[in-house]
Formats: sequence, structure tokens, C-alpha cells
Amino acid sequence: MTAQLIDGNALAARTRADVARRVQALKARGITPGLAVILVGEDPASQVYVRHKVKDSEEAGLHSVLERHPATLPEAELLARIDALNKDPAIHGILVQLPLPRHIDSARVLEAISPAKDVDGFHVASAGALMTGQPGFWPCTPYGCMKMLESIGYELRGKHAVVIGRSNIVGKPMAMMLLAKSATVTICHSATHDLAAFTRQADVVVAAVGKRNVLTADMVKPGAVIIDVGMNRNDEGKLCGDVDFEAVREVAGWITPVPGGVGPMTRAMLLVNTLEAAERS
Ligand SMILES: Nc1nc(=O)c2c([nH]1)NC[C@@H]1CN(c3ccc(C(=O)N[C@@H](CCC(=O)O)C(=O)O)cc3)C=[N+]21
Ligand SMILES: [Mg+2]
Repeated sequence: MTAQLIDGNALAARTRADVARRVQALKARGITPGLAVILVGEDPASQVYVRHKVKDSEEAGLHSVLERHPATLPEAELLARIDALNKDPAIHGILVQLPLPRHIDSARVLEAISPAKDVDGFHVASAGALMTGQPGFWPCTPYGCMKMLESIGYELRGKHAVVIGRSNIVGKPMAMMLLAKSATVTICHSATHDLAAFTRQADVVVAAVGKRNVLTADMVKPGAVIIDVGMNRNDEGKLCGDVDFEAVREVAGWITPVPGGVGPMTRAMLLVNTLEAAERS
């Protein structure tokens, strides 16, 4: 059996088209959704990512502002910029690209963003809202994973979902979203004894570790749904996920590729969150 692919590029394109339609409807009411993206420093990967985010938003008809600051920007100045954007009525979403330079306290910066404009969903208020089932912004990567599961009509209720990874950005919010759909959720991490014993029981595995071949074919129950959040480089320098894709696809029922899986959906969900921030304003 060869797994069916969950095509993140195609789903992201449909999501962006839907956002573009809703943006036009908002514009007809005199509201243009606005996204501010703040980049501190010259990290090459971050420069590529923020350019993508700005391009995506412009193509969907959003107004976007890219703010670039030198790596030496004092934390107080960054906080002052966030304060100004919090008060700017043309801006509905604020994203501070991570990682930040070491002299800046990332947690303090993320907490300075108004929860009403927290389209990354990284504020503690957003995390608390997700955990307690209240309205708030969901982090784009796990939210995109949920949309991928939804796109194949997968019923999570009563299923065993194993999340590998416990970051605040992916693993923990992913577990909360799966739990909200009444899955039985296990969170595995670097201290887990016998990871394979858990993944072999899983109907759904979400791999979000940031290490190649964390999930191999012998660790997968036949027919399981495999969501690969990893973004790594193989020995040839090619982008690859956390899953041993070619071998696992012969066992799994569904699988997301890297590239072309979770990454494009992460970007699309940022547009959705920004649009919804404007709709709520
Ligand atoms: N405040 C903040 N929010 C973020 O959401 C955030 C961040 N900081 N810092 C960096 C990470 C990384 N990230 C990616 C999203 C999509 C792709 C993506 O679209 N990847 C493509 C391939 C890209 C390529 O070819 O290099 C894919 O998987 O198909 C990649 C990386 C968002 N991040
Ligand atoms: Mg990703």
C-alpha cells in the first residue's frame, strides 16, 4: 500500500484564494486588512521567509508593511515599534520574525504584541485561549496541520494522535487542537522512553522535532496519517522533514511531503489569521 499525499501546495492555494475573496468583501466595507512583519537582523533564511510572507499577503490583497531593523536594535526600541503598531488602525496583524538576536528577550517582545493583533498566536493570552477553548489566534503551523487533516475528511474523535515534539509554537498547541477534536493525545519528546512503542499505536503522528528520520517505517501502524512538520537539510542539501518519507509512504495511509506540505499551509494560515483580525476589528 502506498500512502496518499496530502498536497499542502494545493490546499494552500485554495486557502489563499478563499482569503483573497474575503479580503475583497472587507475592502468593499472600507477595511483593508493590514499585516506588519518585523525582521531584526540579517539572517538569510529569515529574510527569505519574510519576503514570502509579504508577497503572499500582497497577492491576497492585504496591505503589508515590512520593517527591517539592524541586529543591534535595542530591545526598548523594538518594544516601542510594537507599541506604535498596536495603536495603528491600519495594522490588524503583527508578526515579529523569530529567532531574534540574543540580546533581545523574545518572550517579552511576544507579550508586547496586542493579543488582538497576535496573528502568529504566540502570546500567552493566545495560548491560554486555545487551551481553554476561547476565541483567539491559533499558531499557524499546527492550525495548518488541522486544516490538512480536515481536507481529507479525517475524523479525529476517539483516535490516538501522537505528537512528537513539545515546543510552544508547534507541539503543545498541536496537542491542544487535536484534543479539542476529541482525539486521545500523547505528547512524546526527547526524554520519551521507546518512542516507537507510542507511534506504533498511533492513528495520527505529527512529527515536529527538527531532526531527520525521527519517524521510520518500522514505527508506523499501517494506514496511519503522517503529518511532517520538520524542516531539515539532507546530505545533498535538499529540504527534508522529520519523516523517512520514501519508506514511510509504503506503510502509511496518508502523508504530507516536505517541501510542499506543512510549510505552505503555515504561510496560508497567517493570511487567514490576519484577515480574521481585520474582520473582528
Ligand atoms: N514569528 C515567526 N512566525 C513564523 O511562522 C516563523 C518564524 N517566526 N520564524 C521562522 C519559521 C519558519 N517558517 C516557515 C514557514 C513556511 C515555510 C515554507 O513555506 N516552506 C516551504 C519550502 C521553503 C523552501 O524551499 O525553503 C515548504 O515547506 O514547502 C518555511 C518556514 C515560519 N516561521
Ligand atoms: Mg513549517
